[in-house]
Amino acid sequence: MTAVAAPGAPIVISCGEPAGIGPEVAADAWRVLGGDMALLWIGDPRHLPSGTPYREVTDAAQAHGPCPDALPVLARDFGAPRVPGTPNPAHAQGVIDAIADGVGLVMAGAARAICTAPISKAALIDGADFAYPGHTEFLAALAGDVPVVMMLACTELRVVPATIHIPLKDVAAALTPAVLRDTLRITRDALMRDFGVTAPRIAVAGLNPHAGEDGKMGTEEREMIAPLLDALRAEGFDLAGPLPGDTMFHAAARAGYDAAVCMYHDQALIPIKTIDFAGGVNVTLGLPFVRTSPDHGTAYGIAGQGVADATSMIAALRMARDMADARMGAAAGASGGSI
Ligand SMILES: NC(=O)C1=CN([C@@H]2O[C@H](COP(=O)(O)OP(=O)(O)OC[C@H]3O[C@@H](n4cnc5c(N)ncnc54)[C@H](O)[C@@H]3O)[C@@H](O)[C@H]2O)C=CC1
Ligand SMILES: NCC(=O)COP(=O)(O)O
Repeated sequence: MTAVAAPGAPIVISCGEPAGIGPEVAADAWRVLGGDMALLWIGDPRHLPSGTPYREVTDAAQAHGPCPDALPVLARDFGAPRVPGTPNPAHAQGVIDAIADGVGLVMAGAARAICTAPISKAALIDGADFAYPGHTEFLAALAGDVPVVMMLACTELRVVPATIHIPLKDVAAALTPAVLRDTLRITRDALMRDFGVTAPRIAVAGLNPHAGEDGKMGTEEREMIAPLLDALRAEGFDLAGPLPGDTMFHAAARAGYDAAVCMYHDQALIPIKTIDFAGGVNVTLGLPFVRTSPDHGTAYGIAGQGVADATSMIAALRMARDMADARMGAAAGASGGSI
């Protein structure tokens, strides 16, 4: 059960991989948004870009309200400074703990949402035996093993991969009716609850070229995807598909749906990162709390150079705020106006 945070409570930002661009895009985003919304960064303050004005707090309550003069920081000691571009295995556990601590604050109602800066999956596995392929699965576990899905969203497109961080050779076996049903249900619920879409239209990709071309190029569409979509249509879902993955993302096609559910990671993420890499946001659907993230990764090659674009982090924080507002409004409505 997640408590509802007060309107002035902060959105928590977990530091992410210190050797990546996470600390600098968080600091840049605070410079843009810090006068409008309450933010609280969790991490080692030595990892922020030098010259970032910050204020250490010991409690999320001390970070209520906008703080344009200094970034509120829940300070952690990671034991060593950052070396941009070179992850330090000794930092891995601190990176994981920052995410878990942020989730703890959100679930306790001390923060409104969590926005996670990018992690390196490999660095966390190497440094701390991290048991999850990414935030998405870790957050699902922290929330009590709830079913979740990953969505990436920009102003022109929302995409949902039904399978995420698994080898391509394992995708077909992982795509079961239960997985696809959960993915479509969670996506539809979230479009209504978090994005204000009253009658969601969802486009569903096939797995194979040309969506199987009537079974000539693969049978998953005929044997599994199409029957499942028919069953869900009978339950009231507005679904198109299974559609050929190569022709469902051009502008006219995109106008026909509110989200595209895809069969694997790159089928979903290539179109959105091509259309709007700078402004895309990663959001986890199905959680009992709000989590967003920029759509990019650690970008080691440019870390520490002051050139990272914070647009996606800014969009992620704005989306977190809007989603938290929507949920608070819904909670207020359900309780007759008082929460
Ligand atoms: N939410 C998360 O925690 C995510 C983590 N990752 C992790 O990031 C690491 C690197 O992944 P890559 O595939 O290389 O993707 P990446 O997004 O880190 O970098 C891809 C390219 O885009 C550029 N780029 C990325 N963000 C940018 C920004 N804000 N401003 C300017 N240029 C930017 C990079 O310099 C690079 O050329 C991997 O370990 C991956 O697991 C990747 C995606 C999301
Ligand atoms: N490719 C998207 C990505 O790696 C983000 O994953 P997550 O850490 O948000 O689960």
